[in-house]
Amino acid sequence: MYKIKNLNFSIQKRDILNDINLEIKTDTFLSIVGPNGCGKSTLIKSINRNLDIQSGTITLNDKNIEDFSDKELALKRSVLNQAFFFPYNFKAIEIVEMGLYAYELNTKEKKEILEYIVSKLNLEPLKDKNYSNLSGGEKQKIQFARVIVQLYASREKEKYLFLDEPTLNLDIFYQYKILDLTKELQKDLKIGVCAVLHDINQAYLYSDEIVMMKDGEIKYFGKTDDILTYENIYDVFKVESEFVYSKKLQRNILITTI
Ligand SMILES: Nc1ncnc2c1ncn2[C@@H]1O[C@H](COP(=O)(O)OP(=O)(O)OP(=O)(O)O)[C@@H](O)[C@H]1O
Repeated sequence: MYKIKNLNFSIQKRDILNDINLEIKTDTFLSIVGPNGCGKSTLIKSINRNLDIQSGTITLNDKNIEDFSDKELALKRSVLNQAFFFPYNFKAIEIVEMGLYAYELNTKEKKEILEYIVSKLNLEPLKDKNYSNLSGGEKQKIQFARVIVQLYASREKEKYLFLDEPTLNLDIFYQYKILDLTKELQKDLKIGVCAVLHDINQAYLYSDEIVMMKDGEIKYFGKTDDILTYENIYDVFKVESEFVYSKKLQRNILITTI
């Protein structure tokens, strides 16, 4: 379990994260929602050592994350950040393969894992293209595939997947496709998922727990049904919302309007 205690982060005397306390568990889909600029990405970056935290502690199974080697962490958690820059000319499938850098796999094992993800995400038409020529959504699929193979190949018992806006640039079919695969891995491999999502209906559909952030603070944290209330959504986003039951889909949908 990740435990984040009294985490603070500021830039030029401006508080970006303010006394964050949070637990991220295995076999749980946790979504972080909140308005633009409230600190969601900064939180994901802090947990994953992409930023130097100024005060507070972050531990994984009671060991400070600063005390893990890069390789140890790579086996335990995989991270999809919002921006990725790959300066050289690589084929799309070679970018996916980079997710396997921490492992010593033979050719057959590597081939099996890559075939698994190519088939799961229908990457066949993309895999041999030059990555830098891909569209925004196509790049997102490839990056998602990279972080998934990193986790899929790991034999660690406890693993975590951090996703910062995984649905960015994706068409609606692929938004659900990648969230479905994430949920499937969470259940099958008992992975702990921590995802920043902007679509709160998607957060409602997939999450076991929700963190609602506002102005660098966690305003609400708990089980999805307890947190996604009209009052909380209005407080944080200033939009109206309602759960509507769809007879056809046989489930509630969370609709929002201004
Ligand atoms: N390097 C930096 N220098 C100055 N300000 C920064 C820096 N990085 C982040 N910030 C500020 O910190 C705040 C939080 O940024 P962050 O990217 O964490 O927000 P977010 O909740 O992920 O937003 P979004 O939903 O728009 O992606 C923003 O106001 C941003 O401008």
